[in-house]
Amino acid sequence: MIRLTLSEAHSLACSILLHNGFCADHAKAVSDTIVAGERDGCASHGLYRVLGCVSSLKAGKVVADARPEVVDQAPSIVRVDAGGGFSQLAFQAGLPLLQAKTHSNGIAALAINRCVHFSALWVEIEQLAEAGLVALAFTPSHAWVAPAGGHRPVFGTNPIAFGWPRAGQHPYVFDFATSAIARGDIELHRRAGKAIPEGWGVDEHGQPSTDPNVVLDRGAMLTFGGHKGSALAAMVELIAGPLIGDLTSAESLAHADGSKASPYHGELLIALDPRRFLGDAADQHLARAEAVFESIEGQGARLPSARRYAARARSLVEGVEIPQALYHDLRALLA
Ligand SMILES: NC(=O)C1=CN([C@@H]2O[C@H](COP(=O)(O)OP(=O)(O)OC[C@H]3O[C@@H](n4cnc5c(N)ncnc54)[C@H](OP(=O)(O)O)[C@@H]3O)[C@@H](O)[C@H]2O)C=CC1
Ligand SMILES: O=C(O)C1=NCCCC1
Repeated sequence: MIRLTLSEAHSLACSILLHNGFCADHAKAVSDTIVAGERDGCASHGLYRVLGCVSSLKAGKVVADARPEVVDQAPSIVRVDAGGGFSQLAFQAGLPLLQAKTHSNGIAALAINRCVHFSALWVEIEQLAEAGLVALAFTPSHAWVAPAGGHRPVFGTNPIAFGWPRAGQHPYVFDFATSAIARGDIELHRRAGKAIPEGWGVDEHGQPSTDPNVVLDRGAMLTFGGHKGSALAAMVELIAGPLIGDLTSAESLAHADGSKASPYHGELLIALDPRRFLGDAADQHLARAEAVFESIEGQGARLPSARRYAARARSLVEGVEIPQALYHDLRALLA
């Protein structure tokens, strides 16, 4: 393993993106989320993703200097046209108006369109929850996941993230793929030459497979929780696809046209302001919510994101470790 400080990790990511043709704003915004992923122990959305950014660019499937355009779509809706660039700058561009509309109306949505998307959603949800808002985010990906009862890919890995603000501590955040596991994790198993657990995927005949090559290249991934995860995956396709006038996971995969490019589609975020729901009673009710978290932790269970926040605290002191092979592949992109 190779150990890097967070600042070394950021310079490595940023210099690769710049060297390969991304403009400075995208290189920085993308490196911020990639290094946040590595820092928080989310290797599937950490430095490994730099490889996909560069291959998406080489395939002509991402605009390296896209300028997001913010549209004031409706009293409670902000739309950002990412112009074929990565989603991070588009989110940053839409965030102030989303927050302002949420404060005015109590609830508002941000629809990001025409973005290339590869990042973990907690990065965005945490910012909204840190600002005192309850937040949800959804995005499709490429059609890699079979519906419950079938074996042909229809859905993306379609993550759902939720954030809840907490006074004086990190927000409560969960963020999971509606597939049994993120595709990035299966890709990391393949890179490490490791089998995957049963339940993550099937072969082309619908038979269980623990071979990442079979699941990734010929078979299908599975949803989590059978028909329940399948229905949630369909919901994400609908509300972060046709509802916002953007591509489904099947359409995104067709757009990639056989390349290994990251998915191209939209993202939907919804924010709610407890102060508009509750007025002066907001603090009292948010304090009551703490009993829910206490009763989870009080019996030895952990909150989602607790592992991530602990990894963050460690990485800030110790830096991060990445596999030697990944470091080698990243350095090769500087040649
Ligand atoms: N942009 C895109 O198109 C896509 C992005 N992704 C991203 O991939 C990432 C990983 O997804 P996935 O593989 O499903 O994630 P995981 O299954 O690793 O984790 C999902 C969530 O469950 C929490 N969790 C895990 N174990 C426990 C436990 N024992 N008790 C309580 N909570 C727990 C995690 O918290 P903790 O982190 O603290 O362990 C996390 O919030 C996500 O960040 C997602 O946004 C996924 C699909 C597509
Ligand atoms: O890990 C995943 O699943 C994905 N991550 C980024 C975009 C494609 C799907």
